[in-house]
Amino acid sequence: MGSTDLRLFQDTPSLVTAATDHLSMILSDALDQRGRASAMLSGGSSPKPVYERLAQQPLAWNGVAIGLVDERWVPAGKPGSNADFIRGCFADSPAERAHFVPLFNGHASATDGLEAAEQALALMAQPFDLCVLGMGMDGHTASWFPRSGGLEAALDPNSEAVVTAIDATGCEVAGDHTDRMTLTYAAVAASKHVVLLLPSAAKLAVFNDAMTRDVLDAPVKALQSLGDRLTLFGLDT
Ligand SMILES: O=C(O)[C@H](O)[C@@H](O)[C@H](O)[C@H](O)COP(=O)(O)O
Repeated sequence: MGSTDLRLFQDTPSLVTAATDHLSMILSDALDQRGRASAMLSGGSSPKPVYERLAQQPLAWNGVAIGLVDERWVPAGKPGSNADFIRGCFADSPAERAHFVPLFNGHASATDGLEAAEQALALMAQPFDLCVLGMGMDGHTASWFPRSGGLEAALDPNSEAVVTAIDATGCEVAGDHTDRMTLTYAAVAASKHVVLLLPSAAKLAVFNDAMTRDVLDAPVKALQSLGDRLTLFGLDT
């Protein structure tokens, strides 16, 4: 296993174009090989221009299943919903034909909703073809917030769970949305391709610093073990 496939760019448009081409190629290859593809997508501001461009690609979208890397435990239509965010990025585009698998399922809490979420995800092609991640300035990725409740279970490499619940109470970056459902490290690590989008030099610096820290303080460090299955698109200016 090699080290992270690091792709650095001098400006945002070049990063967005290259990342979109990469995601599009992964989905296209999966569709060619098996007639279907699965992609797990993160929310956040970083991936938006990439998703909007990806949504315009001429793929056989009706063979693509789109799921979420994580979700704030709120129904569609409420602030913070990643399902709404992804649907918004794909609105009025060829990607609207993709099959969307939300995480929120109406249960009272993310913990209560785990079983139903596992059942919904079991219908997607696994291991996932693609997992797209962002990173917060606190070193979280997915909803793996530093020192959050449930983090150790989420990062357990031997976990058989695809999703788990996180209590991000006290994690400043999580804001009011402290009840979260997230993919486990094991599910991310099983994905055929993992892409991390770091569209600022400051984020790249946080990522590099995270590699020297305790994974519970800087959970993005967990991705280091993916070797060259992790492709990092970063800005270095
Ligand atoms: O729903 C979310 O917020 C995420 O899945 C989260 O992990 C995100 O990727 C990072 O917080 C980076 O967010 P930004 O791209 O907005 O900085």
